[in-house]
Amino acid sequence: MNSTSGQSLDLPVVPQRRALWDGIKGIPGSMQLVDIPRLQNTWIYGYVVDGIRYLAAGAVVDAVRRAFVWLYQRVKLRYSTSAEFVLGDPSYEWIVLFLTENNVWQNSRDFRVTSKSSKLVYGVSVSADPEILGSADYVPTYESPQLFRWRGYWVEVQRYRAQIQGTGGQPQQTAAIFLTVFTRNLSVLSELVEEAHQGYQNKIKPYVTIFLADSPSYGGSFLWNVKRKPHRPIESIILPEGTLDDLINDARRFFSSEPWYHRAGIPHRRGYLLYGPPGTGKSSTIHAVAGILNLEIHSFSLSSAFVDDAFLQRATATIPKRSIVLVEDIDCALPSREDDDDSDVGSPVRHDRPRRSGVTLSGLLNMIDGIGSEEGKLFFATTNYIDRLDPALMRPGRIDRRIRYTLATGAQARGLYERLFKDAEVDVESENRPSATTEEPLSAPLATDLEQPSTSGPSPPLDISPDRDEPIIPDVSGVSVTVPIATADPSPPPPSPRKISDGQLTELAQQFAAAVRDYEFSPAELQGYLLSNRERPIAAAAEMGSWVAQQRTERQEKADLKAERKERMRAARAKMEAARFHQHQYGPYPPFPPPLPLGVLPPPLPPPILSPSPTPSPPLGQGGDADVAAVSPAAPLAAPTTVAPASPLCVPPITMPTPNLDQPVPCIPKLVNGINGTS
Ligand SMILES: Nc1ncnc2c1ncn2[C@@H]1O[C@H](COP(=O)(O)OP(=O)(O)OP(=O)(O)O)[C@@H](O)[C@H]1O
Repeated sequence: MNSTSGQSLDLPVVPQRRALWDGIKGIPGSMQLVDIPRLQNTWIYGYVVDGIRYLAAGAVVDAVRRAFVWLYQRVKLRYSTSAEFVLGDPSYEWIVLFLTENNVWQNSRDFRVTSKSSKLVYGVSVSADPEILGSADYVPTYESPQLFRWRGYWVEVQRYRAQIQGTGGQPQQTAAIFLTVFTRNLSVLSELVEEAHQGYQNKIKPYVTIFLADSPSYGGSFLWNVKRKPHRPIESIILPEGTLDDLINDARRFFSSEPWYHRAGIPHRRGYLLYGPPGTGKSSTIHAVAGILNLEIHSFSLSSAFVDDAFLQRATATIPKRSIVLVEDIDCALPSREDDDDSDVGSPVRHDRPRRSGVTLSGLLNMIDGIGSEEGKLFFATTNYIDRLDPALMRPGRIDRRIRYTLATGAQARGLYERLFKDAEVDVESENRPSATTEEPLSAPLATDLEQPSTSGPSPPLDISPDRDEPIIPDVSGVSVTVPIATADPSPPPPSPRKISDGQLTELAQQFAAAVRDYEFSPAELQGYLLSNRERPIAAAAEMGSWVAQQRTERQEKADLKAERKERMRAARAKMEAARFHQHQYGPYPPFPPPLPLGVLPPPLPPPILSPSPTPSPPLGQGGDADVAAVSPAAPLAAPTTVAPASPLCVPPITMPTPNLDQPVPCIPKLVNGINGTS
């Protein structure tokens, strides 16, 4: 019975549905035809009708929505101006900062989280307490459109995925911000962009912005990876007097003489090459110059696998005016043309040096000379090996000035010490603590040490015996620092740290510098030592002598090891040559005799005649000299056709095809897995 219709039907509900289904599908069953008028009164009819009504209503709503969007787009196109900012371009950074400053992010629920590389808060602060989340930057992504008012105009911002031409012309995915200002006045948009740029410049003033040429990562395309570093104070770089001032004045003159360059028809760019050993301050100089002249650095690493000529061209074209174009370790990627020529004369070191990037010399020259590198840009290159650079790279116009960096002089060592310990505090406890570079802790305080200060050994520990009124920090260089302590208390509180005076600082710095020879250590090495003794200025100066001695020993050991390795290589090469010589002289091993027919036994071999060996041969690969000796003739032959093995390196006795009785027949070394038979 169907209880909903109120009518009585012959079939129960479930068979009735089945009958309907069968009728529709035309499957023969209990009912062949569906009785429609009867079905009108069933529950299913109501569902169908309601469904059709909803569909119709949905279609109407959708049509209205589409009409509205269409209208909105028409109005937007007609009464708005828009701009696109692509991720990787510096302007993207301006606009993100502008939006952040204008609190547009408030409705945003999507953030790009990046690790913070400087104190600059670039995105938004998601926590009230900046200490809690200080390591990450939350930059709103504006995935959904956001509307805000700026100077009385409505502005819409939306971020979306865009496609740009990537490395090798391949399209690559990246992100872009699309900004629409609802006005037909184009100047409003340009004012907004200019304000964004100005705000960005003001915000980053205390920082040097470094754009590192980067490869596409996780599906996106980052042409430039942005980092910021606080300005490096120029006085923190200790170089021979006048070096930095000259450089800065030269760069200033260059920027102020743009009209002159144009009048003279010379491209407005200037190139500097900073060369010298590692850790002598080349990169630091460039950062300091960028800070002083308020320039951005666009840095390339030519040894990166993704950097090729096309990449260089594309990247330099995006570098704005008043920037530094920096190529670090320019020698790494490019063997010079002279190196290539060297290969003819067999220079092993240079010949073996592989090319490590897709950049060619001409690609690099084009980058320096090209359109993108003109217009007020400084080109800086650094290298540890100036002799490896191609002369074409260094011609004036590409490199206008070369600045040489050397290992530290005494004056530089003094300057480094003074820079690091200026206004330092002397703390007795820290001074007595062993240095981080010293493996053994210093011995217990001894009063006798105080009388015989030494400039080469570890510093004498401090005397803080209670029978003195004041502990005297040992005068290791004529410098003594007195720290007042209380006398009455048997366990006096530790004396409070005292500032080093200027006079003491100078004396300590002199003591420190006296322990090193000129041009022996790089400033970076000296800085490393001083940093490990940051809280012990007096001990740092006193212990410098022992550190220097230790460094010299280590260097000597390294040099000995290197020489030994070189000697081993030379011996191995000589052995190889000898083996080749003998192969060449006596031909390859004789061919094996043809196989015997089945059933025929081989003739018995004559017994080998063993020559007496005065000393037993060492096992394979163990005695370097013995292995070499195996190449030389072993013993006079007792039989004209048989060679006796003189060492395990010899092949088993073989019958020589044409014995030469005038010469002793040598053993042919068995070359297995290398040159000396080791496996
Ligand atoms: N002349 C210097 N004055 C002050 N600090 C220096 C000097 N030279 C090096 N340093 C310090 O040593 C460290 C390394 O310096 P930097 O990176 O500038 O050397 P570099 O010559 O560029 O080395 P590399 O050739 O290996 O790139 C820095 O922390 C820097 O502070």
